[in-house]
Amino acid sequence: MTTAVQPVTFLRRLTASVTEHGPLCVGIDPHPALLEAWGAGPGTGADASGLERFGRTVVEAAAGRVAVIKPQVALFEAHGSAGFAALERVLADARAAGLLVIADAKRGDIGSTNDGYAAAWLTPGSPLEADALTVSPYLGVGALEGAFAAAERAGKALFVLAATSNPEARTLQQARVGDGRTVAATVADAVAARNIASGAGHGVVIGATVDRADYGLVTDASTLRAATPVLAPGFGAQGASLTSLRTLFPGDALVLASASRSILQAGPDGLVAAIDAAGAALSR
Ligand SMILES: O=c1ccn([C@@H]2O[C@H](COP(=O)(O)O)[C@@H](O)[C@H]2O)c(=O)[nH]1
Repeated sequence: MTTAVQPVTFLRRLTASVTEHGPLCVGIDPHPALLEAWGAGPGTGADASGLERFGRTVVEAAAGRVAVIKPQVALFEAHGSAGFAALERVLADARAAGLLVIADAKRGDIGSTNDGYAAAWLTPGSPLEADALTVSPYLGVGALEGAFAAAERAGKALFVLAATSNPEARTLQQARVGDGRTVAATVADAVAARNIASGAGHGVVIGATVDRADYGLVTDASTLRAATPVLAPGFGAQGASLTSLRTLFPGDALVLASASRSILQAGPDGLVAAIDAAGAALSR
Protein backbone atom coordinates (compact mmCIF):
# COMPACT_ATOMS: atom_id res chain seq x y z
CA MET A 1 0.00 0.00 0.00
CA THR A 2 1.35 3.43 -0.89
CA THR A 3 0.58 6.48 1.20
CA ALA A 4 0.40 9.82 -0.56
CA VAL A 5 2.96 12.26 0.84
CA GLN A 6 1.23 15.39 2.08
CA PRO A 7 2.91 18.66 1.07
CA VAL A 8 3.99 21.06 3.80
CA THR A 9 1.09 23.46 4.23
CA PHE A 10 1.31 27.06 3.09
CA LEU A 11 0.61 28.06 6.70
CA ARG A 12 3.74 26.30 7.92
CA ARG A 13 5.90 27.71 5.15
CA LEU A 14 4.57 31.22 5.69
CA THR A 15 4.96 31.02 9.47
CA ALA A 16 8.56 29.86 9.16
CA SER A 17 9.46 32.56 6.67
CA VAL A 18 7.76 35.40 8.55
CA THR A 19 9.43 34.25 11.77
CA GLU A 20 12.78 34.52 10.02
CA HIS A 21 12.28 37.67 7.95
CA GLY A 22 9.37 39.60 9.45
CA PRO A 23 5.94 40.49 8.05
CA LEU A 24 6.85 42.81 5.16
CA CYS A 25 5.43 41.84 1.78
CA VAL A 26 7.08 43.73 -1.07
CA GLY A 27 4.74 44.43 -3.96
CA ILE A 28 6.07 44.28 -7.51
CA ASP A 29 3.89 46.81 -9.31
CA PRO A 30 5.55 47.92 -12.54
CA HIS A 31 3.40 50.99 -13.16
CA PRO A 32 4.33 52.79 -16.42
CA ALA A 33 5.55 55.82 -14.45
CA LEU A 34 7.79 53.64 -12.30
CA LEU A 35 9.19 51.85 -15.36
CA GLU A 36 9.92 55.27 -16.80
CA ALA A 37 11.60 56.45 -13.59
CA TRP A 38 13.65 53.26 -13.42
CA GLY A 39 14.83 53.88 -16.99
CA ALA A 40 12.83 50.91 -18.23
CA GLY A 41 9.80 52.55 -19.79
CA PRO A 42 8.51 53.54 -23.22
CA GLY A 43 11.09 55.42 -25.17
CA THR A 44 13.98 53.49 -23.71
CA GLY A 45 13.55 50.79 -26.37
CA ALA A 46 13.35 48.27 -23.57
CA ASP A 47 9.66 47.86 -22.73
CA ALA A 48 9.35 44.12 -22.14
CA SER A 49 12.96 43.58 -21.16
CA GLY A 50 12.67 46.63 -18.90
CA LEU A 51 9.64 45.05 -17.26
CA GLU A 52 11.55 41.86 -16.67
CA ARG A 53 14.55 43.75 -15.35
CA PHE A 54 12.29 45.70 -12.99
CA GLY A 55 10.73 42.55 -11.55
CA ARG A 56 13.94 40.60 -11.28
CA THR A 57 15.71 43.54 -9.61
CA VAL A 58 12.98 43.66 -6.95
CA VAL A 59 13.31 39.91 -6.40
CA GLU A 60 17.07 40.21 -6.05
CA ALA A 61 16.72 43.02 -3.51
CA ALA A 62 13.99 41.21 -1.56
CA ALA A 63 15.73 37.83 -1.44
CA GLY A 64 16.92 37.05 2.08
CA ARG A 65 15.32 40.26 3.41
CA VAL A 66 11.62 39.56 3.34
CA ALA A 67 9.33 36.56 3.48
CA VAL A 68 6.92 37.37 0.70
CA ILE A 69 6.67 39.24 -2.57
CA LYS A 70 3.42 40.11 -4.34
CA PRO A 71 3.61 40.75 -8.08
CA GLN A 72 0.65 42.74 -9.38
CA VAL A 73 -0.37 40.62 -12.35
CA ALA A 74 -2.40 43.35 -14.08
CA LEU A 75 0.69 45.46 -14.64
CA PHE A 76 2.50 42.56 -16.34
CA GLU A 77 -0.65 41.56 -18.26
CA ALA A 78 -0.78 45.08 -19.72
CA HIS A 79 2.25 44.11 -21.82
CA GLY A 80 0.52 41.08 -23.35
CA SER A 81 2.41 37.86 -23.96
CA ALA A 82 5.75 39.62 -23.38
CA GLY A 83 4.46 40.71 -19.97
CA PHE A 84 3.51 37.17 -19.04
CA ALA A 85 6.88 35.90 -20.24
CA ALA A 86 8.57 38.50 -18.03
CA LEU A 87 6.39 37.49 -15.10
CA GLU A 88 7.29 33.83 -15.59
CA ARG A 89 10.96 34.69 -15.25
CA VAL A 90 10.32 36.88 -12.21
CA LEU A 91 8.44 34.00 -10.58
CA ALA A 92 11.24 31.56 -11.43
CA ASP A 93 13.78 33.87 -9.80
CA ALA A 94 11.60 34.22 -6.71
CA ARG A 95 11.22 30.45 -6.37
CA ALA A 96 14.97 29.97 -6.74
CA ALA A 97 15.57 32.65 -4.08
CA GLY A 98 13.23 30.96 -1.62
CA LEU A 99 10.77 33.85 -1.58
CA LEU A 100 7.10 33.09 -1.09
CA VAL A 101 4.99 34.56 -3.87
CA ILE A 102 1.42 35.79 -3.68
CA ALA A 103 0.24 36.34 -7.25
CA ASP A 104 -2.09 39.31 -7.00
CA ALA A 105 -4.39 38.47 -9.89
CA LYS A 106 -7.74 38.75 -8.07
CA ARG A 107 -9.32 35.95 -10.04
CA GLY A 108 -12.94 35.00 -9.43
CA ASP A 109 -15.53 33.33 -11.67
CA ILE A 110 -17.88 30.35 -11.68
CA GLY A 111 -16.40 27.23 -10.11
CA SER A 112 -15.27 25.43 -13.26
CA THR A 113 -13.41 28.53 -14.44
CA ASN A 114 -11.89 29.10 -11.01
CA ASP A 115 -10.47 25.58 -11.34
CA GLY A 116 -8.65 26.85 -14.44
CA TYR A 117 -7.24 29.83 -12.55
CA ALA A 118 -6.03 27.52 -9.78
CA ALA A 119 -4.41 25.24 -12.37
CA ALA A 120 -2.62 28.20 -13.95
CA TRP A 121 -1.30 29.78 -10.76
CA LEU A 122 -1.05 27.01 -8.18
CA THR A 123 0.01 23.86 -10.02
CA PRO A 124 3.56 22.81 -9.22
CA GLY A 125 5.59 23.11 -12.41
CA SER A 126 3.18 25.52 -14.09
CA PRO A 127 4.98 28.43 -15.82
CA LEU A 128 3.09 30.88 -13.60
CA GLU A 129 3.42 28.86 -10.39
CA ALA A 130 3.03 30.93 -7.25
CA ASP A 131 2.54 29.98 -3.60
CA ALA A 132 -0.76 31.78 -3.24
CA LEU A 133 -3.29 33.60 -5.39
CA THR A 134 -5.61 36.49 -4.55
CA VAL A 135 -9.22 35.70 -5.43
CA SER A 136 -12.52 37.54 -5.42
CA PRO A 137 -15.45 35.89 -3.59
CA TYR A 138 -18.18 37.85 -5.33
CA LEU A 139 -19.37 34.93 -7.42
CA GLY A 140 -19.79 33.12 -4.10
CA VAL A 141 -17.19 31.63 -1.75
CA GLY A 142 -18.65 28.24 -2.72
CA ALA A 143 -17.49 28.82 -6.31
CA LEU A 144 -13.93 28.74 -4.94
CA GLU A 145 -14.31 25.18 -3.61
CA GLY A 146 -12.25 23.56 -6.39
CA ALA A 147 -9.57 26.25 -6.14
CA PHE A 148 -9.31 25.81 -2.36
CA ALA A 149 -8.93 22.06 -2.85
CA ALA A 150 -6.34 22.44 -5.63
CA ALA A 151 -4.33 24.84 -3.48
CA GLU A 152 -4.41 22.45 -0.52
CA ARG A 153 -3.25 19.49 -2.63
CA ALA A 154 -0.18 21.53 -3.60
CA GLY A 155 0.56 23.04 -0.16
CA LYS A 156 -0.56 26.43 -1.45
CA ALA A 157 -3.30 28.91 -0.55
CA LEU A 158 -5.87 31.42 -1.67
CA PHE A 159 -6.10 34.97 -0.30
CA VAL A 160 -9.74 35.96 -0.47
CA LEU A 161 -10.81 39.61 -0.66
CA ALA A 162 -12.77 40.51 2.50
CA ALA A 163 -12.33 44.22 3.31
CA THR A 164 -10.29 45.79 0.57
CA SER A 165 -8.25 48.94 1.01
CA ASN A 166 -10.20 51.06 -1.49
CA PRO A 167 -13.09 53.27 -0.35
CA GLU A 168 -15.30 52.28 -3.32
CA ALA A 169 -15.78 48.80 -1.81
CA ARG A 170 -17.35 49.98 1.46
CA THR A 171 -21.02 49.78 0.46
CA LEU A 172 -20.72 46.25 -0.83
CA GLN A 173 -18.40 44.80 1.80
CA GLN A 174 -20.08 46.45 4.81
CA ALA A 175 -23.58 45.40 3.67
CA ARG A 176 -25.39 43.03 6.07
CA VAL A 177 -26.67 39.63 5.03
CA GLY A 178 -29.72 37.84 6.47
CA ASP A 179 -28.05 36.73 9.72
CA GLY A 180 -26.79 40.25 10.44
CA ARG A 181 -23.14 39.67 9.55
CA THR A 182 -21.41 41.91 7.08
CA VAL A 183 -20.47 40.56 3.67
CA ALA A 184 -16.82 40.94 4.72
CA ALA A 185 -17.40 38.85 7.86
CA THR A 186 -19.15 36.08 5.92
CA VAL A 187 -16.09 35.87 3.69
CA ALA A 188 -13.65 35.87 6.62
CA ASP A 189 -15.72 33.27 8.50
CA ALA A 190 -15.88 30.99 5.44
CA VAL A 191 -12.10 31.17 5.00
CA ALA A 192 -11.57 30.50 8.72
CA ALA A 193 -13.87 27.48 8.56
CA ARG A 194 -11.92 26.17 5.59
CA ASN A 195 -8.70 26.56 7.57
CA ILE A 196 -10.09 24.79 10.61
CA ALA A 197 -10.99 21.86 8.37
CA SER A 198 -7.76 21.83 6.34
CA GLY A 199 -5.05 23.64 8.32
CA ALA A 200 -3.97 25.07 4.98
CA GLY A 201 -3.54 28.72 5.92
CA HIS A 202 -5.76 30.34 3.33
CA GLY A 203 -5.77 34.08 3.93
CA VAL A 204 -8.05 37.06 3.78
CA VAL A 205 -7.31 40.50 2.40
CA ILE A 206 -8.06 43.28 4.86
CA GLY A 207 -6.82 46.73 3.91
CA ALA A 208 -4.66 48.63 6.38
CA THR A 209 -6.74 51.66 5.46
CA VAL A 210 -10.08 50.30 6.72
CA ASP A 211 -11.73 50.56 10.10
CA ARG A 212 -12.35 46.89 10.79
CA ALA A 213 -15.27 47.52 13.10
CA ASP A 214 -17.21 49.03 10.19
CA TYR A 215 -16.77 45.75 8.32
CA GLY A 216 -17.80 43.58 11.28
CA LEU A 217 -14.25 42.26 11.52
CA VAL A 218 -13.76 42.97 15.20
CA THR A 219 -10.71 41.60 16.93
CA ASP A 220 -12.56 39.46 19.47
CA ALA A 221 -13.79 37.30 16.60
CA SER A 222 -10.29 36.61 15.43
CA THR A 223 -9.63 33.62 17.72
CA LEU A 224 -11.75 31.75 15.19
CA ARG A 225 -9.51 33.18 12.54
CA ALA A 226 -6.28 32.48 14.39
CA ALA A 227 -4.88 30.27 11.67
CA THR A 228 -5.98 32.65 8.92
CA PRO A 229 -3.22 34.92 7.63
CA VAL A 230 -4.16 38.47 6.73
CA LEU A 231 -2.76 40.20 3.66
CA ALA A 232 -2.92 43.91 4.47
CA PRO A 233 -2.33 46.25 1.53
CA GLY A 234 -2.67 50.00 1.91
CA PHE A 235 0.62 50.86 3.61
CA GLY A 236 2.65 53.70 2.15
CA ALA A 237 1.09 55.13 -1.02
CA GLN A 238 -2.49 54.58 0.21
CA GLY A 239 -1.83 56.29 3.52
CA ALA A 240 -1.42 53.68 6.27
CA SER A 241 1.78 53.85 8.29
CA LEU A 242 3.97 50.78 8.67
CA THR A 243 4.65 51.76 12.28
CA SER A 244 0.92 51.24 12.99
CA LEU A 245 0.82 47.56 12.04
CA ARG A 246 0.33 46.29 15.60
CA THR A 247 -2.29 48.91 16.41
CA LEU A 248 -4.23 48.18 13.25
CA PHE A 249 -4.11 44.39 13.60
CA PRO A 250 -3.86 43.70 17.32
CA GLY A 251 -5.50 40.27 17.41
CA ASP A 252 -4.25 38.59 14.28
CA ALA A 253 -1.44 36.09 14.51
CA LEU A 254 -0.05 36.46 11.03
CA VAL A 255 -0.41 39.75 9.15
CA LEU A 256 1.53 40.58 6.00
CA ALA A 257 2.07 44.31 5.61
CA SER A 258 2.08 44.92 1.87
CA ALA A 259 3.71 47.96 0.30
CA SER A 260 4.50 48.52 -3.36
CA ARG A 261 4.89 52.07 -4.73
CA SER A 262 6.31 53.50 -1.49
CA ILE A 263 9.22 51.05 -1.78
CA LEU A 264 9.58 50.87 -5.56
CA GLN A 265 9.84 54.64 -5.91
CA ALA A 266 13.31 54.38 -4.36
CA GLY A 267 14.51 53.12 -7.73
CA PRO A 268 16.85 50.22 -8.40
CA ASP A 269 19.74 51.77 -6.48
CA GLY A 270 17.70 52.67 -3.41
CA LEU A 271 15.66 49.50 -3.24
CA VAL A 272 17.59 47.54 -0.63
CA ALA A 273 17.67 50.55 1.71
CA ALA A 274 13.94 51.13 1.18
CA ILE A 275 13.12 47.49 1.95
CA ASP A 276 15.29 47.56 5.06
CA ALA A 277 13.70 50.83 6.20
CA ALA A 278 10.19 49.42 5.68
CA GLY A 279 11.09 46.28 7.63
CA ALA A 280 12.53 48.38 10.45
CA ALA A 281 9.39 50.57 10.57
CA LEU A 282 7.28 47.46 11.06
CA SER A 283 9.25 46.36 14.09
CA ARG A 284 8.95 49.75 15.82
O1 LIG B 1 -7.50 45.64 -1.00
C1 LIG B 1 -6.55 45.65 -1.77
C2 LIG B 1 -6.12 44.52 -2.43
C3 LIG B 1 -5.00 44.59 -3.21
N1 LIG B 1 -4.33 45.74 -3.37
C4 LIG B 1 -3.13 45.72 -4.22
O2 LIG B 1 -1.99 45.97 -3.39
C5 LIG B 1 -1.08 46.84 -4.08
C6 LIG B 1 -0.98 48.15 -3.34
O3 LIG B 1 -0.01 48.97 -3.94
P1 LIG B 1 0.56 50.28 -3.20
O4 LIG B 1 1.46 50.88 -4.21
O5 LIG B 1 1.31 49.82 -1.97
O6 LIG B 1 -0.60 51.14 -2.87
C7 LIG B 1 -1.61 46.99 -5.50
O7 LIG B 1 -1.05 45.97 -6.29
C8 LIG B 1 -3.09 46.75 -5.34
O8 LIG B 1 -3.71 46.24 -6.50
C9 LIG B 1 -4.74 46.87 -2.73
O9 LIG B 1 -4.15 47.96 -2.82
N2 LIG B 1 -5.85 46.79 -1.93
